Amino acid sequence: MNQSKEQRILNFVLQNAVRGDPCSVIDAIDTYCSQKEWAMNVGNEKGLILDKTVEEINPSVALELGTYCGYSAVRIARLLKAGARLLTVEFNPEFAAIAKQMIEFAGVQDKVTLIEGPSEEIIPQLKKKYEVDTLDFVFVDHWKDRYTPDTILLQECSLLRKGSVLLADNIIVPGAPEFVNYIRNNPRFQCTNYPSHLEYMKVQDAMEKAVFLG
Ligand SMILES: Nc1ncnc2c1ncn2CCOCCNC(=O)c1cc(-c2ccc(F)cc2)cc(O)c1O
Ligand SMILES: [Mg+2]
Repeated sequence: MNQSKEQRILNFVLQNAVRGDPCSVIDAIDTYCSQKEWAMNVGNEKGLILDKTVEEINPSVALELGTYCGYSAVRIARLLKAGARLLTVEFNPEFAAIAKQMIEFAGVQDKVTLIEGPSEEIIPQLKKKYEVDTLDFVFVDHWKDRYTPDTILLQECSLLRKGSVLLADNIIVPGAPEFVNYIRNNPRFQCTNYPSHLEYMKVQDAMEKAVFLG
């Protein structure tokens, strides 16, 4: 049975990155996906916006929606302080299996909890099953039509507190127009747009930061 693209990405990392070195894993994925096969990792240009946001917040508890191969989970986890943790949610079992191996190879598995399932099912479990009080940071990078309902669900589940920060990928491509309309017209959020480019392409994209005002 021939390999998936995600398996080829993982194999390239296993052969070209350094076990326990998250930066070498990030670089290897970016090298493969810019030179061999495009893939929907946040990439290095938008990844730097993600890095700056994470460093600014220095979250104790972070959530990622849409793990894919684990590129942004490794990116986020490498910046977390001792004792801080990232919960990352992936719907697709094949992607989750790749991401698990990627996270372990990078050596950040002690900071990352990979949860397999649809976000709408997992979010309501975070308090009781995953011992979350509130979330300091949420990276939103899953199905674009889930951005709005899941942002509403996070509020309904009392998972956001004054100052919680959401960072959403793909505001232009594939686009999340309903989310942009919702979040920018919602007085409970303070929004900032970060123009950038689609990963590994010269196509315009952007990220949106939304601070929950409580
Ligand atoms: N409800 C859920 N709960 C948990 N996990 C979930 C879930 N729903 C889905 N998942 C799994 C994650 O889904 C992947 C979502 N991401 C994208 O679709 C994406 C696509 C492009 C792209 C594609 C083609 C182009 F031509 C141009 C751009 C770029 C990106 O940066 C992307 O992020
Ligand atoms: Mg994305």
